[in-house]
Amino acid sequence: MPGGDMAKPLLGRRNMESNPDLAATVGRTIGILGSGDFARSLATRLVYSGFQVVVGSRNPKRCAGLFPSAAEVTAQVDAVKKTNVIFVAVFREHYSTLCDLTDELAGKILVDVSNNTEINHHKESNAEYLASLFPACTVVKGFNVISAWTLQSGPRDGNKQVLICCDNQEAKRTVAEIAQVMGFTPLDMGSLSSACEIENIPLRLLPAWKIPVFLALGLFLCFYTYNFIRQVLHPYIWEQKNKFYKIPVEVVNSTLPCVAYVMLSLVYLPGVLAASFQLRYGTKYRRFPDWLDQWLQHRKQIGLLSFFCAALHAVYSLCLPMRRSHRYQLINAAVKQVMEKKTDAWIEEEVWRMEIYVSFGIMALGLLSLLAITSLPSIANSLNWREFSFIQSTLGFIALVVSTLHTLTFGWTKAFDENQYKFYLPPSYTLTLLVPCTVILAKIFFYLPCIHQRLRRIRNGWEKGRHDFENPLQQQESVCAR
Ligand SMILES: Cc1cc2nc3c(=O)[nH]c(=O)nc-3n(C[C@H](O)[C@H](O)[C@H](O)COP(=O)(O)OP(=O)(O)OC[C@H]3O[C@@H](n4cnc5c(N)ncnc54)[C@H](O)[C@@H]3O)c2cc1C
Ligand SMILES: NC(=O)C1=CN([C@@H]2O[C@H](COP(=O)(O)OP(=O)(O)OC[C@H]3O[C@@H](n4cnc5c(N)ncnc54)[C@H](OP(=O)(O)O)[C@@H]3O)[C@@H](O)[C@H]2O)C=CC1
Ligand code: HEM
Ligand SMILES: [Cu+2]
Ligand SMILES: [Fe+3]
Repeated sequence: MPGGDMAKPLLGRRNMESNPDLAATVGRTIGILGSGDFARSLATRLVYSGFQVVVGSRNPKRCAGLFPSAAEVTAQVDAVKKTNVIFVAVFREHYSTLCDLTDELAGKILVDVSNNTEINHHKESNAEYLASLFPACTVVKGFNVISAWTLQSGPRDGNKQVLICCDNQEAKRTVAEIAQVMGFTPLDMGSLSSACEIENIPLRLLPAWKIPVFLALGLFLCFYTYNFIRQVLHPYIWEQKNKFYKIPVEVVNSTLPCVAYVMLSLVYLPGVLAASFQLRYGTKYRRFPDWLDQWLQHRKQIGLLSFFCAALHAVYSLCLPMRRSHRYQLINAAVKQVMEKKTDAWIEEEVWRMEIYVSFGIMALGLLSLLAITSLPSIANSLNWREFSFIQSTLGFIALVVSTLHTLTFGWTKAFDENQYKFYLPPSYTLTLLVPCTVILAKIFFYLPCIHQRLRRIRNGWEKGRHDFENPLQQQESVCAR
């Protein structure tokens, strides 16, 4: 067992000073039934947190060596007799084999840590099933959201919350205290009927990411089709030119930045909408509509996906000149130039435009990287609210503005060039500009002194029609705000 991390003092120590109840919990004997991965990690963590541990196994001799030496490994019956709190680290399928222990278990607290393999696989939750097998015991559901790995390496950056539910308050508090001494944060989820919900949590695959990922894929598909029609299909149909080589790199590299850019603007659009709602209703105490609430909560994921697409776009862009197709095009252009007896193909405006848009692109990506880094929990935790919101809100918005400059200098006058319209479809960059420009204009609008003041007062708790006129300055402001 790796001792290095485990030997470090845990959060538990600090908790104990502030909560004398916890000091009584330490030193208790805790039982574990089962000797598998979870049982081993749990035993180790408990031992290092100062508990006495007794493990009950069907075959104690075989597995004693796998546990820390401070843990006692004995037969199931003996282990159960020695303690009042028993973690059942056994799969649901084998719960019924514990029925031999019914008499010894009577009156004790059983902690059900089990998970299922599918959402709602069984009619009743595992914990309720265990409770029905041992009606004389108090069953507490908990710890299933913690992996054996997290138990081993200590609750540092990962998920520190332990969701607990039980019908008996006393038993629930006991298990919550154990979790706290181990350095976890217990979260009361109510009665045992919540067990089903708790058991489903570890089975959900990145729930917060579902909508943002579908959004990104949807945008990608739309823009890809659009770019494909313009860059490949149009030359094929109108000029019989084979441009299918553009499918893997060029079309993708026109699509990714569009997705990144639109997604970035969708991160800042809900903030603008929220502000409009607050201005409209003159209060911050009115709930936003559900869709806006959801949207506000998914901004982090939308932003990170935007960053991901932008980073890919940057790598694709760097690779553009090293492709064979690009080399052939250069040579062909050179030959054509010789035939036409032109000596200099330099166009000053084009040169400057590209220098500038590439530079803006790099700056935007740099800012987005900063946002992405600060969204790592360990870094976010080391920043105070002000710092985090400055980076996320202010620098993120600046990234949106710089991206807009990047896109505008890239597109330049293409929007006004008839030759750029394929099947009457404008260049894709013109489509992407719509939402970001709306967001930027709205933000500028909200920074007009009058609007800004009113918004700030609303966010400080002021409400329309419920303010006092004792402060003449405030009165003046509210007149202005109208
Ligand atoms: C790469 C990347 C990573 C991201 N990572 C994260 C992340 O880790 N976590 C995250 O939450 N978001 C993340 N985001 C999303 C986004 O950066 C944030 O949601 C950002 O705070 C949105 O800024 P905003 O100005 O639109 O909205 P907000 O900051 O919500 O608010 C708009 C304005 O209102 C003010 N305001 C809001 N509420 C109040 C209030 N109650 N009282 C007073 N003033 C208020 C704010 O100061 C701000 O000026 C990420 C985005 C990107 C692109
Ligand atoms: N691994 C993990 O990361 C997590 C696991 N869990 C839950 O913890 C429980 C145990 O998981 P895990 O440790 O990974 O599983 P393992 O298969 O590694 O261990 C299961 C243990 O159950 C014991 N057991 C008792 N009765 C029986 C029986 N009749 N048949 C077979 N085994 C029996 C065995 O110990 P012995 O032979 O000594 O009696 C065995 O070591 C499960 O309910 C799981 O859902 C929850 C969260 C995370
Ligand atoms: C290192 C960073 C970046 C570099 C080197 C870069 C480079 C480029 C290049 C070379 C193009 C032209 C592609 C082509 O010829 O088809 C382009 C287009 C574009 N870039 Fe970037 N870029 C960077 C970052 C970004 C970022 C962060 C965004 C926005 C989030 C962005 C958004 C766009 C958009 C919207 C287009 C127009 C795409 C089109 O309509 O075809 N770029 N960029
Ligand atoms: Cu269930
Ligand atoms: Fe099953």
